[in-house]
Amino acid sequence: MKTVLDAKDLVKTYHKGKSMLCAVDHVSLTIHQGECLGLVGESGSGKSTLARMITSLVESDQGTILLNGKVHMVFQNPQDSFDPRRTLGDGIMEVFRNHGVSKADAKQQMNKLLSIVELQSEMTSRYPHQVSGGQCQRAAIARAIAMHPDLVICDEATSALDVTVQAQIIRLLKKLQKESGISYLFISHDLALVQAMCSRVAVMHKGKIVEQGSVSKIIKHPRSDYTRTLINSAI
Ligand SMILES: Nc1ncnc2c1ncn2[C@@H]1O[C@H](COP(=O)(O)OP(=O)(O)OP(=O)(O)O)[C@@H](O)[C@H]1O
Repeated sequence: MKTVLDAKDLVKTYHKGKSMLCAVDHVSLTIHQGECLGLVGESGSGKSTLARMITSLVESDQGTILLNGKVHMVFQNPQDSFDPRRTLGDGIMEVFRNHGVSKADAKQQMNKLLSIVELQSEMTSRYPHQVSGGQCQRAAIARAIAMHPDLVICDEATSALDVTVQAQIIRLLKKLQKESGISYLFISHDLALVQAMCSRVAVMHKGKIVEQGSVSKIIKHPRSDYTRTLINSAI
């Protein structure tokens, strides 16, 4: 099976005055094509820093990242994916235009994407603040998959949405995975969501991966105390 991400021994330390914080502490991760790997851990455990290292938004101090294909990110706040002064349509079209696609072709490809993410085409003339969170997240997903990435990192992508919209977005992500073989790194603090989305999970605590393996196995037989606490707090 093709590996889309092979990250080895990643380290990121933040310096604040004289103190140092190791946000990501010798982390290794592998994701295969078509796989959804869950990444769980409490707030501040280093999940977003790790995601940003993989997408080169944060520079690593140490380690190697091998990416087989393109990677895109979907953020917690869907509005963050778009410029507030431009329409959603312009935001999606920009991806194609940046890759040298003509305006007419970009429009045609955007319309295809809209039907994939089940978003009405009239939404493209609206600004991010003029649509609901769920509609904006669908547009953000359209933008993320526009250039056919092999890996999409969803960083708490459904956390800001209410539960019914959350379920719709999860269904959409699963549909995309099934139809186009996209792989996901699915970051969440919600174990039930991870269970619905992923077959494998990595548990992060204080910058370290404390265990990883099949979701059902880890939930049934957690090995670390921290994972046990996480499971108990989810019940
Ligand atoms: N740019 C930065 N400068 C200094 N410290 C940072 C920076 N970014 C993150 N940190 C710190 O690194 C640690 C890990 O943060 P990170 O955002 O990666 O955690 P997280 O698990 O994604 O948390 P959350 O679930 O709340 O988003 C935290 O203690 C955070 O305060």
